[in-house]
Amino acid sequence: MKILVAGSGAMGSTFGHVLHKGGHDVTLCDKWDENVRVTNSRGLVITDVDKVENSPLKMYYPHQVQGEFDLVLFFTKSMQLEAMIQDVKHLVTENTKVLCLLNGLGHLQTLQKYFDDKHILMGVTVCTAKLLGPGEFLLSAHSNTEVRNIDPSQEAACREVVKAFNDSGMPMTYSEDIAYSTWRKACLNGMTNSVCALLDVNMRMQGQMDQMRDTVKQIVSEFAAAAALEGVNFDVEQFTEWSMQFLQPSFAGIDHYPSMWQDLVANKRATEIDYLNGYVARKLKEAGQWAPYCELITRFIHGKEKALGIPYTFVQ
Ligand SMILES: NC(=O)C1=CN([C@@H]2O[C@H](COP(=O)(O)OP(=O)(O)OC[C@H]3O[C@@H](n4cnc5c(N)ncnc54)[C@H](OP(=O)(O)O)[C@@H]3O)[C@@H](O)[C@H]2O)C=CC1
Ligand SMILES: CC(C)(CO)C(=O)C(=O)O
Repeated sequence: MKILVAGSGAMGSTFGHVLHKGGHDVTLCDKWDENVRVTNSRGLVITDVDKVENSPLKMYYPHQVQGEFDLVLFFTKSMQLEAMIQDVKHLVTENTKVLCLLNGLGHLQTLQKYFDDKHILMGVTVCTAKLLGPGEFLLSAHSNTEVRNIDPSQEAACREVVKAFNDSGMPMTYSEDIAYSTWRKACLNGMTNSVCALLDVNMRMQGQMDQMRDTVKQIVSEFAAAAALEGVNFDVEQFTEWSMQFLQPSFAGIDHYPSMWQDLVANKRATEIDYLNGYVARKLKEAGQWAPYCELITRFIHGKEKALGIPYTFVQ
């Protein structure tokens, strides 16, 4: 399969590397100058769980990419998705599928502004990866990714993508209900990414905190209220239980500092909060309801961004 990775940070580069090892023709692109420069001069270095590997893959700026692709895999941060779509949309031809594996809510609507549903595959992943520096990334676990086609007629094409990832050693399942999967993953991010970023802890440490299940349940219940407004219904107890398992030692990425911690604490960059807890607080406010935990968390994250002098654009 000919694959373009649009956004080659920790997740994009490591997925690209594994798919390349699986025999696919992978092109990486990114707009971060240092990343492109270091990858092309010194080479891309990927730690694939416990093995340090030198990847022969080169990295391009989006405007340099040419050719036709079977799959465009979007792996930017939420704030960069629309700009990246604008940069690569001309590469999406009749048979190209676009797959969005970003964390966060509202990305399908962004993709639908540019692509017909027959091109769009949506997904979520519980893989964990870390940016070690430009051109250097760690994939700490090959955990599961769920995907599904948006246009019902495209199931066979989506299942081909599922097969390609699985055959490359990147576990992928066909989601029975992608809106449900997306909200479930958003609950996980809403209860751990923001909390770990605020408290400067990893997921193992968060799991050891007193009354964490009660806190998680409160956050999940606010996500459930917002999801219901979009016609997605789920059981709060079940999603709380599902989310809590990622704070237990049985989760392969347990020592992982979530991507929002990496942005805010390690790299002093703007966070995806407005696409997670901020999205929920906003949706409920618009409906005349209140999400006290999500609203407070969002204010604190933006407060910390401001205190650190990080420029961000508040998403209305
Ligand atoms: N890391 C993880 O474990 C997981 C992440 N995700 C999700 O995957 C998506 C991608 O995340 P991830 O790969 O971790 O993100 P990264 O921060 O590793 O990279 C994303 C993009 O951010 C920019 N960037 C990163 N660091 C810098 C820097 N120091 N200076 C300038 N630009 C920089 C680059 O794009 P540009 O130059 O265009 O700004 C890069 O392509 C997100 O939606 C995330 O929530 C999902 C599951 C797990
Ligand atoms: C919570 C986690 C680790 C799950 O993969 C994640 O999505 C992230 O770090 O952003």
